[in-house]
Amino acid sequence: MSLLPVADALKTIIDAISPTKNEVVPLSQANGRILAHDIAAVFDQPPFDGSAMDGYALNATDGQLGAKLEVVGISAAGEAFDGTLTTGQCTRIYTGAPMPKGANAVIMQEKITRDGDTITLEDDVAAGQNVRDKGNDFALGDVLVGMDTKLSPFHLALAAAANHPTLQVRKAPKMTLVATGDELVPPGATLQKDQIIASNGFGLTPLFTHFGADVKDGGIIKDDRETLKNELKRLLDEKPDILVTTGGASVGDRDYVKEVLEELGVDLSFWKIAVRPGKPLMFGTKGKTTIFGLPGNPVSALVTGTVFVVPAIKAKLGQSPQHMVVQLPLTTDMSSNGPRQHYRRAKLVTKPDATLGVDPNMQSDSAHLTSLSQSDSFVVQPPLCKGKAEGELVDVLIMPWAVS
Ligand SMILES: Nc1nc2c(c(=O)[nH]1)N[C@H]1C(S)=C(S)[C@@H](COP(=O)(O)OP(=O)(O)OC[C@H]3O[C@@H](n4cnc5c(N)ncnc54)[C@H](O)[C@@H]3O)O[C@H]1N2
Ligand code: MOO
Repeated sequence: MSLLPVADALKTIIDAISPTKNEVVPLSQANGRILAHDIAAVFDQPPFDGSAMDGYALNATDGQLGAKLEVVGISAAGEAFDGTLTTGQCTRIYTGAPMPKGANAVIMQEKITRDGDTITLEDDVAAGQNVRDKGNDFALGDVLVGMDTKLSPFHLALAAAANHPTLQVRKAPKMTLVATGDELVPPGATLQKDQIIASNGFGLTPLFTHFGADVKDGGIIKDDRETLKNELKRLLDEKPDILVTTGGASVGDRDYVKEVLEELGVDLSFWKIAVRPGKPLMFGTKGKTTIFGLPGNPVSALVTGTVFVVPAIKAKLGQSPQHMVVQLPLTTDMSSNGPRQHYRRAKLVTKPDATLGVDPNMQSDSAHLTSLSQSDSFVVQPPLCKGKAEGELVDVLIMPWAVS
């Protein structure tokens, strides 16, 4: 049976996804969320022409080096000067304070000398100098942050300045993650002969959470057909947006996940992808729930989680499902590839000339977690690609933590 190409599998997944609904959250909970509407300015910022410096407000027609001006008042933030300046007059003014009427420039206090209520300018002053015009930052009606933006601390500071105490964001997709396998025990257990620590969830949960999912731990299910069926039925009945299983995906006599999902009414779209690692990935739907059966091998689970499940989460959030892929030069030779698209563990490298390169790890055992832990990216090597030499450009899928 020929294996499904990665691009076809991704298209099938994305076509099956519909975005989550919206919810309103306070700004304090909006970081990293996906904005579900445009944020518009409901007033001008600053709301008045104001000073950008501590100094003296004057009219630039009086602003010649050596000119002497009379200080007739003070304009402070929150306490504007009410009068109107006439020729030869100025006011004391502080940063952020409104410009007095009749003034159109501010000279910094370091550039005058003061004697009683008289200042002497030690520099020429041009109209507009050190003045922030009304609406200079944003003006009524401006779109400040566009719908579908992933909100950063910088966006939130702007939303707060624009007096939006709450925002509508996409609801986090509800996910359930469950491990299958008789040999699995949680970390901290005293390991018996033949037991393995269930480690996959400890990588997958923060991976999915990072991309905006709300992940529930569905525990570990034994490789017993009836138990598996009962437990998966119970979890499907909770109608999560996405259900992810790991393990039991292959062709062994105890790999029941596929047939049990089908018995439970899951419409399986595919099983077995031309991807390395991760070949026995399965994908299907039941009602509003999207189901991924990931292979149990730890690197296979984390690679398929990255390559196939993360785009589904992004699509649920109304985001482009694309991975962050850039072209970078290899810092070492890379061997040829077989018929499956290979996501080679790799590490970004800053070269001596301060440009970036990528160092592929030649370890391809899908149970070898140490090599994965030393990686922050994957070289995406297409099927049947010949080997590549140091310096040649390759596609690199960058994990978010590689750049922070
Ligand atoms: N005859 C064939 N055998 C296999 C094939 C094949 O095509 N023909 N495919 C291989 C490939 S490729 C993969 S990948 C694996 C996937 O197998 P399963 O999904 O059935 O995984 P398991 O057998 O359940 O487990 C494999 C391995 O991973 C460990 N594991 C499982 N769950 C976890 C977990 N939550 N945390 C940590 N480790 C876990 C498990 O103990 C096994 O060691 O099949 C090949 N076989
Ligand atoms: O696809 Mo498996 O993950 O190659 O070992």
